[in-house]
Amino acid sequence: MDQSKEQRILNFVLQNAVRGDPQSVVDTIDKYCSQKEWAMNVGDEKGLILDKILEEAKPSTSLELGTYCGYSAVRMARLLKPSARLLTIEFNPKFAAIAKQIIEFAGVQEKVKILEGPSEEIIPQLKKKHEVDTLDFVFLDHWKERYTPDTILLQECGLLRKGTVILADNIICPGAPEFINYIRNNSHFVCTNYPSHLEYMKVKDAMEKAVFLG
Ligand SMILES: O=C(NCCCOCn1ccc2cnccc21)c1cc(-c2ccc(F)cc2)cc(O)c1O
Ligand SMILES: [Mg+2]
Repeated sequence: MDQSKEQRILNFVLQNAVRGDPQSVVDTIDKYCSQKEWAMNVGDEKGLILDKILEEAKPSTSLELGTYCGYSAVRMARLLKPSARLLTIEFNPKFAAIAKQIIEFAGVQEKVKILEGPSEEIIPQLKKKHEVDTLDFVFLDHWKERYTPDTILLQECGLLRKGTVILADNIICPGAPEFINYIRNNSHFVCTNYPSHLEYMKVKDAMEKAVFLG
């Protein structure tokens, strides 16, 4: 059976990164995806924006929507304090299995929990089943048309608190126009745009930060 691109990424990490060194895992995936095969990781340029915003937020409890191969989960977990937790939702079981192995190889598995399934099913379970009180940081990187409904669902489930930081990837490419329209016209959020480029390409992209005001 032919290997998938995601399996090739995993193999390249296992053979070229340093076990237990999350930075080397991040750098190795970036090397593979910039030189061999493009893949939809947030990448190194937007990754630096993610790093800065995450370090400012110093979150105890973070949620990521869209694990894929685990690149941004490893990238975020490497910056979290030891007691902090990252929950990451992935609906594709093949991607979740790859991400699990990459997260374990990086040695950040104590901080990261992969939840398999659709976000609209899992978000309502976060409080009771996954013992979440409120979220300090949310990274939106899944289906772009789910950014708005899932932001509303997070609010309805009482998972946002005054100061929760939501960071959304791909505002320009592939684009999330209805999310931008929703969040920038919602007086409960203060928004900031971060122009950048699509991972590993010269194509323009951007990230949007939205801080919940309560
Ligand atoms: O599509 C993208 N990401 C989403 C994946 C599916 O996510 C599905 N998914 C993951 C959890 C989850 C939970 N519930 C429902 C759906 C759920 C995505 C796409 C591109 C891109 C840019 C240019 C191109 F020419 C082609 C692709 C770039 C990115 O950075 C992306 O993030
Ligand atoms: Mg993305």
